[in-house]
Amino acid sequence: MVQRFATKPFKKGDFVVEYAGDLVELKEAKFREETYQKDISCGCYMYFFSHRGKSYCIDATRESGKYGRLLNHSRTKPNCVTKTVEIAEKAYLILVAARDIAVGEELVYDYGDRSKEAIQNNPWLKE
Ligand SMILES: C[S@@+](CC[C@H](N)C(=O)[O-])C[C@H]1O[C@@H](n2cnc3c(N)ncnc32)[C@H](O)[C@@H]1O
Repeated sequence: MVQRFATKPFKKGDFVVEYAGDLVELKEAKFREETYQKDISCGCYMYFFSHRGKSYCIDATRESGKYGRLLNHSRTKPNCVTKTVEIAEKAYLILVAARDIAVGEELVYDYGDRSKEAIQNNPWLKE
């Protein structure tokens, strides 16, 4: 893929890209989130998820050259879906194809944030 568009076709279930960043526990994630909120130029690149009953976050705020952090949100027409995988006892977040994807399609997934406050501040979360 080039940035956030498919440069090759994907079949449903194929691995697309890793949402790469720092794997942090909830407390550290909340601390980082508060820090980033003070600087709007940071953007939002934090993905919260649960794995084996514990809450984690991948913090991809730091520009890394990795593509996963660049994918936009779609609640109504996602073509990718997040999946947690465990390798050597460490959790990784990946995006897999939710359906067959053609070359040139924008790769999008549902960020999953349904909180009223977030939707009020970011109306595109509804789309
Ligand atoms: C993880 S980043 C996605 C990549 C980002 N678009 C970029 O160019 O770096 C998340 C941010 O992208 C923007 N974004 C993601 N999905 C969007 C959408 N469907 N409509 C408008 N902005 C969106 C929002 O600013 C959001 O905070």
